[in-house]
Amino acid sequence: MKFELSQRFFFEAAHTLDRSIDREGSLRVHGHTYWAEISVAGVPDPVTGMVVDLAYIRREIERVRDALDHRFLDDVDGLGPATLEGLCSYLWRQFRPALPHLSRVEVWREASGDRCRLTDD
Ligand SMILES: Nc1nc2c(c(=O)[nH]1)N=C([C@H](O)[C@H](O)COP(=O)(O)OP(=O)(O)OP(=O)(O)O)CN2
Ligand SMILES: [Zn+2]
Repeated sequence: MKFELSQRFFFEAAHTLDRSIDREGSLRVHGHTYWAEISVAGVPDPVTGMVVDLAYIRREIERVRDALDHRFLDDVDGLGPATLEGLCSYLWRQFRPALPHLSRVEVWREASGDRCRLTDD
């Protein structure tokens, strides 16, 4: 049996985006509230009863959130184009070294209903 643990957080950030449709508005600096959820999957350790202590996940979230919250995403090192896809990849790379059980990263914008999910399969 496999268990999946998740934690959710949000950040407010600005960006621009060069795209082939609705280009003008996207090229202007604008902001979004982004929600993100990261998940780890595995089998609980028989001694601790945990796949991973949620406090480790919380600690990593604080670190990564600090790099994104109230930032201009175009300037964030290692992010590239600040799309939902780009943010999922970025979060995966940021969390994976400390959370080897990482199984899923989701980023979405509640206001518009846009969502992207990255999994390890
Ligand atoms: N595949 C993707 N497509 C788009 C992404 C994305 O992350 N992945 N992101 C955007 C934008 O960031 C954009 O601001 C949203 O644009 P749009 O859908 O055109 O929505 P509106 O400009 O009408 O409203 P917002 O207030 O900007 O949400 C576009 N495409
Ligand atoms: Zn946008």
